[in-house]
Formats: sequence, structure tokens, C-alpha cells
Amino acid sequence: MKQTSVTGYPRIGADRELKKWTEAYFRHELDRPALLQHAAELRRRQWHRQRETGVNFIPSNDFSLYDTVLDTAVLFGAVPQRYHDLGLNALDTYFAMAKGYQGTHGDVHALPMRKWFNTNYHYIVPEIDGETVFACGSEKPFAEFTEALEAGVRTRPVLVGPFTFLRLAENRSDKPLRMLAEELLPVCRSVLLRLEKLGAEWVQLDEPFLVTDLTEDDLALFRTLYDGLLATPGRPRVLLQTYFGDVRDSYTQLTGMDFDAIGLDFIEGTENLRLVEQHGFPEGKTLVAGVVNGKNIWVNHYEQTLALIHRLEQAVEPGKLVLGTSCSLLHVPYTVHNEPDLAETFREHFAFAEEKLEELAELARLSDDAAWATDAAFLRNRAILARKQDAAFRFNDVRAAVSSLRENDFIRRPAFEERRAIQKAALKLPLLPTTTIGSFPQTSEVRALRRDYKAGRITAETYHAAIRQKIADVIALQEEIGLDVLVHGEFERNDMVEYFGEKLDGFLFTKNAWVQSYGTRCVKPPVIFGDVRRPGPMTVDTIAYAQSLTDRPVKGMLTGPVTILNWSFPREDLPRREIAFQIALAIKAEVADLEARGIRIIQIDEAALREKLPLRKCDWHAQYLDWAIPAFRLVHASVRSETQIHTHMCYSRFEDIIRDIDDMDADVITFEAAKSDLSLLDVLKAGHFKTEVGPGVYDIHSPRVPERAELENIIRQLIAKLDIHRLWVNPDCGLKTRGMKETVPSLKNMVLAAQACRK
Ligand SMILES: CN1c2c(nc(N)[nH]c2=O)NC[C@@H]1CNc1ccc(C(=O)N[C@@H](CCC(=O)N[C@@H](CCC(=O)N[C@@H](CCC(=O)O)C(=O)O)C(=O)O)C(=O)O)cc1
Ligand SMILES: N[C@@H](CCS)C(=O)O
Ligand SMILES: [Zn+2]
Repeated sequence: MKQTSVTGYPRIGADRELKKWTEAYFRHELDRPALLQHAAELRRRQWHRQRETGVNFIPSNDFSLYDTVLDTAVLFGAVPQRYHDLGLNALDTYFAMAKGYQGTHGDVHALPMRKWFNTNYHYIVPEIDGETVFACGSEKPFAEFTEALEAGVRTRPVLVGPFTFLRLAENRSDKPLRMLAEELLPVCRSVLLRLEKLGAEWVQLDEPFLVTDLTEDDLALFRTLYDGLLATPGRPRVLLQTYFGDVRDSYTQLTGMDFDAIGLDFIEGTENLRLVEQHGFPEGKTLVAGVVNGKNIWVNHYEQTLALIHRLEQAVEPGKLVLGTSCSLLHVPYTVHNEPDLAETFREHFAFAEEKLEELAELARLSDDAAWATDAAFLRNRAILARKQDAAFRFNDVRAAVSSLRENDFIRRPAFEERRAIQKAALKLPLLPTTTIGSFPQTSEVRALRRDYKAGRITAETYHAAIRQKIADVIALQEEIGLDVLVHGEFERNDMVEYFGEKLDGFLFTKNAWVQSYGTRCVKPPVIFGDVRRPGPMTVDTIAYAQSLTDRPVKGMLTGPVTILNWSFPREDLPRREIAFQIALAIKAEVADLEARGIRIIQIDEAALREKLPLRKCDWHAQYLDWAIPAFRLVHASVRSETQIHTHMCYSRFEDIIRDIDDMDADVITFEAAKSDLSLLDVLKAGHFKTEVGPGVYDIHSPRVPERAELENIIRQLIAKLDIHRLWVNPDCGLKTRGMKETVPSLKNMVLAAQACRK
């Protein structure tokens, strides 16, 4: 029978155990040996689970206490000196790089965090500087391989490959990447050899960077690294694993090199099938075909997948085709068995990580069976898929509204400068207005309140009264701090997307379907099962209540259509453009209701807009921006001139799409800037960006409190680069992950810094 392979497995635990242990460790409620022991038990359970379902190639070192890219930086010895200087133990040095450190040992920022390709997972950006000396700096892959072996599972260790590592790292040294590659090579070699000595037959090197647009320099860098690595005498067999797209720039190069196996994604990498069929696949090598979607949560379409496998069998030597997941299963929740409240009519359509393991096993068996079409497993799959249509929600009024949209529905009038003057006169804000991004700390008190309400332990009345009290407190606090534009704090929201998913028709939501977003933070993406419709106002009472408590403007706070779509699990039977327009119409109705209740500023967050920008430039507009930007415009096109529309984006690497961002035609945009260099500001200036901007002046992912002088200095740098009359002062992103302890002094310092700069 065909063999099967898993690229990576979720690691937070089916009940988010790892998050809870790690956070307990941060709070000094769990000691280091206990944390490490719990983590080891979690890994063992997961290896056994994979073995029980018959997976042939089970990964190790896909586990991480925070992030696998950070693990790789430590493995390669890329730990900047300032973290060593803290004099902490290895584990705490690691967490200092991830989260920053402020305490008796010193004060250091966290390394920046960035989106992992086109996912909602974030990696820590490694830093290479003039002092970096690559050397094997951790025991992790070796220890985890041995641990699995002792638990009876011979795993295939996974490493972030050196090419992707170097391309994602920030190179602050004056050495070119090819020189760094030469220096890194001996370390990679020794890692491979040591794994081989421990008993590893295969090593998986993840090189997702290969699915992006590559330059000649990239291809040469890849060759330098891998010609050297593959020539290592006595090395284990190497699987070159790619995912999230196709390898059109490098396919012929890769297949001509000495890899023992190549992993290709046939889900997002739709071009890969053409490459294999057109150029052939080399004899003697294994193709690990990603045919089970590692990013969606839907049952696999066996008939289509078997057709794909049968085509691949024509190109690959018998016995050399292995079936795999399209990418790591990190991006999906653990198991549908954790969803007892989901009606069976819906649940049968879902396949999370554990169910995907079963799908792999069934597909391997069916693809070798000439009588697959009459096999019970195949027939069951076909019957489930046939029932999907019956289960879907269909709203003909929404379909009709989307199809009757015309060009004018996407254009806000009057034009930007004219309404800007009107808003200035109406809002009377000071120079450098100060604001926050929306959420205030989601303390365990607020979360426990929601848990008790959902479990029926407290009444709706008690819950809503408590939320109102939190809103009243946060309005008073912001007035005391001296902020100019206030927020209601988002205490009623579990998450900026899930909250709207719960309020809108057409969505299903889960109880335990958590997915890691970064470190210990998880999200529970809602599921777009059918057409989307707003049954009634979702935020209006809360925002209007907040506004009733103050004369200062309170921002209405909404999540935009592209972000709701991108951070949900979308249906796959309707184009994304159509789904986005359906959501846009729902949010548009909410904007109108907020405006009617006297809300003067409305923020429509599009935090995830950049995230799903296609990895290849040629697809940016046709496949994405041409509907994503209009979806946003549709939401606010019909507001009054006086109403100021804000938007917000995190991880703002949008230098390359600033025209499109400006085309969203928001009045103000706030975005992350504190952790990136300020080069984006030059691009904004050069591009005559019209939208007013609030580049975040401090990093909210770290508990460290920025000093007033430090913030003043940043604001002055902003003033030097941008028009002071179009500049706002705010943190990077929402404050929900922070505690009040650091939030209050940080905001006070920010307001004082802005006031000083005004003078
Ligand atoms: C802005 N970001 C977001 C992204 N994606 C989203 N979908 N949402 C985002 O906001 N992507 C990019 C960034 C990523 N950033 C973050 C930041 C913070 C979190 C986060 O804090 N996640 C929470 C879970 C949030 C949530 O849904 N909470 C629920 C349930 C909470 C819970 O665990 N309850 C406990 C009981 C309560 C207690 O005692 O504490 C329980 O049930 O056992 C809620 O608030 O009701 C996290 O903890 O990971 C994510 C991404
Ligand atoms: N309004 C949201 C945006 C996060 S990206 C918040 O403040 O949490
Ligand atoms: Zn944000």
C-alpha cells in the first residue's frame, strides 16, 4: 500500500494544554522541569496518535514551546548578544527573544514577529548581526528524535531549511547571504550527521520560501546551500518539503539535484501538477504529494483526490509516490470529537487534524484499489459530500444584493480632501491626536465572566451589566489619561472575528477548535458554512452606551469584510470575492446603524488584508486586490462626509501595495511600525499617500513599558518624515493581550509624549 506522510502536527494540545502550562510558567506558577515534562508527554501522545492511524512518516521537532523559526535560530546559534547578556538560563533566554524581557536582569525588546507566509500563524524573525557565529546551539531536534525513538516511534525530524531561514532572517551583518550560507553550511551538515547517528533515516527540510517569486540570486543561494548539504558523506536521506504554493521557478533545478524526496503541495500549488506532468519526475526519487488540505477543515473530496493521485502515478515510479498533507496541520484544530454541540448534519462535513490522518490512510488504501469506486469508505465520502448542499444556508436576498452592485456602490463622495476639511471642522481634534486601536486588556476576570455566562452560571443581565461597568471604567480611564479619541475596550468580544461570526447568519462556530496564532495565543476561526447575512445590529448598543458617557468621540469598532473572511474557515463552493461582498453588505448595514446613533468616527479593522495577498506578484490584483479593496470600499462608501472612517492593519509590510491601501479610501489608517524600521514612512511620503496615518509608536506584544522620552523620540522621527497634520499617535495594535499594570503607564507616557511634541 502507498505510504503516508505528515508535514507537521498541531502542538498546542487538544485542550490548549501547552498554552496553559506555558502561561503558568510565565506567571511562575509552574517550574521549568514541570513545563518540560508536560510538553514531553504531549509530544508522546501525538506521536502515538499518528502511529495508531497508520502514518508512515511521522514528524518530530515540529513541536515548539513558542515558534519553530525561533527554535531554528537558536539551533543555528543566531542568538543576538543582548539576549545572552541577560544571563538567564537557556529557556528564559529563548522566551526573552520571543516576548522581550524587563526585570532584574535587564531590559530588551522582543524580536519582531511576522506572518508565516499566507497564514494567521506568526513566526519570530531571526536576527543575524556582525557578531553572529553560526554554531549548533541547541539539543532540541536530537533530544526530541531520541525521545520519540524511546517511545517506540522512529520519526522524521523536521527543520526549517537553511534557505528559508536565511531569506526570512533580518540580516544586520555586512555579509551577503551567500557568505552567510557558506558559514551556515557546516552547522547544517553537523545537524544532519548527528541525527543520522541517532538513528534518523530521513530528515525533512522545510523550504516554503521556494513557492515565492525567486530571483537568480535566490536560486544561486539555494544551490550553494543544498549542493553543499547533499554532498555530505554519510548523511541521512533528505526530503525537501515545500508548501503554500508551487515551485515554478525552481522545479527543474530541484528535480536535477540530489534530494531523495521532494514534497509538493497540490492544493494551493495548483501549478505543481502541470510541472510534474510537463517535465516528468526523476526516477529513483520519492514524491511526497500534498493532497490532504492542511489549511481547510472540510472533508476531503475523495473522487477528485483519487483522480489527482492517479494522474501523479503516471509520472512517478511505482512505490515512490507518498501521500501527504499539503502543509503542516498546525493550521487546523485537533479533532471534531471536541465539538459535541455541533449538529451531526454540520459535523460530518468537517475534518480536523486527527480526521485528516484517517483520510490519508483511506486515500492510500483506495488509490491502490482498482475497485475503489465501490468501496464503502469511498461511498460514505461521496454521500457526505452530496448532503453538503442540503445543509448549506442560502439567502436569495443576499445573492440578489451582491449581483445588483454597481460601480457607484464602491465610491465614497465627496472626495478625500473635501471631506477631510469637513471632518476637521466637525471633530476639532488637536494636532497629533492620540488614540488606541480598540481593545483594552482582556483580563481573566472578563474571560471568566464570559465563560460563566456561556455555561449558564450567570444570567445575561449580570453579564451585560458587568460588561457595561467595564466600559464605563475604561471610558473614565481614557479621559483621565487624556486620550483624544476613545474606544469602548471590546470587553464583550472573545475575538475580533469570532465575535462577528457568532452574530452573523451563515457562520458556524466551534467550542474547542483552536488554532495557534503565535506563541501561547490561539484563535478559534468561525466557519463560513453558507451565505452571510446580518440578522440585526451587532455592536450598536455597546458603542452608543460608551459614547453616552463622554463628550469626546468614541470610535465605533468593526472588523472589515476581508479580515472576517481571511480569519474564518471559508466555504469553498463560492468565490472569495462573492463571500467578501456578502460580509461587506452586513458590515455596511452596521456602519449605517452606528452613524444613525451619532457615532462620529468608525474604525473598520482590516488587520488581515495583507496576509492573504497571493505569494506571487502576478496574482496580486486579479486574484485578490481587485475584489478585496472594493469589499472595504463598499462598507463605507455611503457614509456622511462628517463621519471619519479609520482602518487598522497589523504587521504592516505593505510598502509594495501602498497605492491599493490608499485606494481603500479610509480617512485614517493605524498600523504597526514600532518593531519594523521606519522605511515604510519614506515610501508613504514618496508615494504621496493621502490617508492620515497613525504608525504605532510602541509594541503591544511585549509587557515592557516604553519611557516617555523614548516615545517622544519616535514621534519626532515620524514628524520629520510625515506631514504633522496627517499624523496620529497610537500603539501598534489592540491592548487585549496586555495587563492593566503596563497598559496605563504606557498610555500615559504616550499621551505625555504627544503633548510635548505638539508644543
Ligand atoms: C490581532 N490578531 C488576531 C488574529 N486573528 C484573530 N482571529 N484575531 C486577532 O485578534 N491574528 C493576528 C493577531 C494575533 N493576535 C492575537 C492576539 C491575542 C489572541 C488571544 O488572546 N487569544 C486568546 C483567546 C481569545 C478568546 O477567544 N477568548 C475566549 C475564550 C477564552 C478562554 O480561554 N476561556 C477560558 C476561561 C477564561 C479564563 O479563566 O481565563 C476557558 O474557556 O477555559 C473569550 O475571551 O471568551 C488566547 O487565550 O489565546 C489571539 C491572537
Ligand atoms: N480592534 C482590534 C484590532 C486588532 S488587530 C483590537 O484592538 O484588538
Ligand atoms: Zn492589530
